[in-house]
Amino acid sequence: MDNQQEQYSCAVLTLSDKGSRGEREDTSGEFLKKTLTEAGFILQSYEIIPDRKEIIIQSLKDLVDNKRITLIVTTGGTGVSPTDVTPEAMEEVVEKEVPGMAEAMRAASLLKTNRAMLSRGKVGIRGMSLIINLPGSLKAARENLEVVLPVIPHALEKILGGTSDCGAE
Ligand SMILES: Nc1ncnc2c1ncn2[C@@H]1O[C@H](COP(=O)(O)OP(=O)(O)OP(=O)(O)O)[C@@H](O)[C@H]1O
Ligand SMILES: Nc1nc2c(c(=O)[nH]1)N[C@H]1C(S)=C(S)[C@@H](COP(=O)(O)O)O[C@H]1N2
Repeated sequence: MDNQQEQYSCAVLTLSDKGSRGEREDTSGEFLKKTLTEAGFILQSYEIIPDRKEIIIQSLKDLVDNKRITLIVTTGGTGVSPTDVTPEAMEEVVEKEVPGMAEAMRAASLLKTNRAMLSRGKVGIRGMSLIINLPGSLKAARENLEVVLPVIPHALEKILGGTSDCGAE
């Protein structure tokens, strides 16, 4: 994002049982905070919470409805293990899905690892906020974020009601 563009607020939400108990360093969350800040977003919230559906729902709603954060990026809990419930929480939080962004991440990731098909991460809109689910590992978080990062400013402009033409590269 260059200086001429609006600076959007962002939050990083790490969803990890081990991380929330202090048993694993949150390298994915640290990476996301650094990368989003370097890209021009203003980091307003960072939290590590356990993989519990009700807690995830509550945190996401608080970030949108009370803290009014424009971009929320989560990491973890998108897979197929019994504790992975991020997509189920998203179903109760988002008002509109943006499936193309989630599918773009999976498509690009499949070129790197066939395990990418195991991520069930979603992207969606609640109010005037965009919520993006990334997988949990640092490698996966990095590889997925790089796919959508260039498109996020235009997505946010549109979510906030911007009327600029979409045709420009
Ligand atoms: N916040 C994180 N930072 C760094 N690596 C992570 C993080 N979260 C997950 N990972 C890595 O990605 C793998 C898959 O993530 P997953 O969410 O399935 O973790 P998990 O082993 O079930 O444990 P937990 O939910 O407690 O993080 C983990 O085994 C771990 O190697
Ligand atoms: N680009 C990319 N996507 C990826 C991976 C990866 O290494 N690179 N790991 C996959 C793996 S191994 C899993 S289990 C799922 C879900 O991860 P999560 O449960 O940590 O969210 O993301 C997948 N997506």
